[in-house]
Amino acid sequence: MASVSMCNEVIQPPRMFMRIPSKNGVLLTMPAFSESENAMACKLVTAYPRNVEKGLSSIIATVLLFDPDTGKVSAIMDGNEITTWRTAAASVVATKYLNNQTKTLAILGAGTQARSHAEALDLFFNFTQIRIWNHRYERAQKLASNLEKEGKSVVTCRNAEECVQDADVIVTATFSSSPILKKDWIKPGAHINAIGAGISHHSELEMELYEIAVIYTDDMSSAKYELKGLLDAGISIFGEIGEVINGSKSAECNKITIFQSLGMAVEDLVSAKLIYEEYKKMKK
Ligand SMILES: NC(=O)C1=CN([C@@H]2O[C@H](COP(=O)(O)OP(=O)(O)OC[C@H]3O[C@@H](n4cnc5c(N)ncnc54)[C@H](O)[C@@H]3O)[C@@H](O)[C@H]2O)C=CC1
Ligand SMILES: O=C(O)C1=NCCCC1
Repeated sequence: MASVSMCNEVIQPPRMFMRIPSKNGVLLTMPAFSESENAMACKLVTAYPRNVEKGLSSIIATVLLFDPDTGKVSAIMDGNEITTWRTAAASVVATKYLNNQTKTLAILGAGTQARSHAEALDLFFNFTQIRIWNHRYERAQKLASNLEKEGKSVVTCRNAEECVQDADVIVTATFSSSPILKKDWIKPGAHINAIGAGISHHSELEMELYEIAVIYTDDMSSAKYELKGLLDAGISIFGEIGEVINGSKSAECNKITIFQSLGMAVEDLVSAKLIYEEYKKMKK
């Protein structure tokens, strides 16, 4: 890989994408090391959108946790739940910093990430209404009925425009390889968490939306590769969410903001370490 993201604290090289066109699948290798946590891990994750037809998850992940002092593997753990929740947690943080109105949440998609985003965002912001649209309407209905069982106020929408109209916070979490979210539908000041990685990480939103929004991401060094299509089209990324948190970049809350989530290995690393520590406590 051409560059390594390395501050004092974390080593996180750009992840490796191996695309397998004949299988419509991809394998990602995601290593990270943290000095302060004294922790090292590598997540291996596949994305096979057609797995749903076989009753399997489309995202399947395994995390290897290492003893950083010896390089010996200390644990091999399922990475699906880690991926599911750490991605939603990152969106909660982005939403906390980039949005000041949290009445209506609109979710495009009804799979694993749609569910974890509905749960995690609602836990933190307690939305008045959650709206769900999915290209297969019955899946939106299924997710809505599961969320309603938890006492949430959920509405399903027949089209994406109706779903996002006047929404304060929008999540896109699909495998769509063409835009499902358009500039003209979004109200001023809305915040969008763009999660899906169909053909590319930026395929769910139309280019005109990127042109007018203020764009944040999780890791600029990965963005150089993974958002190349956007950068080549002359779109600039304003900064990392971490820079908003540490005060070196402003939160442009009055404009339309996009958190372009890529997913970071360090998120998997700290999650895996926490789980391993809890496991060791239980074993005592
Ligand atoms: N940014 C990040 O860190 C992460 C991103 N992802 C991405 O998030 C997206 C969703 O992942 P999961 O919820 O785990 O998958 P899932 O398979 O559980 O859900 C996918 C959703 O997309 C819908 N969908 C599939 N094809 C579509 C199409 N052509 N047009 C519109 N909708 C379509 C499905 O009906 C379903 O609602 C994927 O693109 C995945 O790669 C997943 C994990 C982490
Ligand atoms: O960060 C991750 O984990 C993923 N990102 C892109 C799609 C597959 C999983």
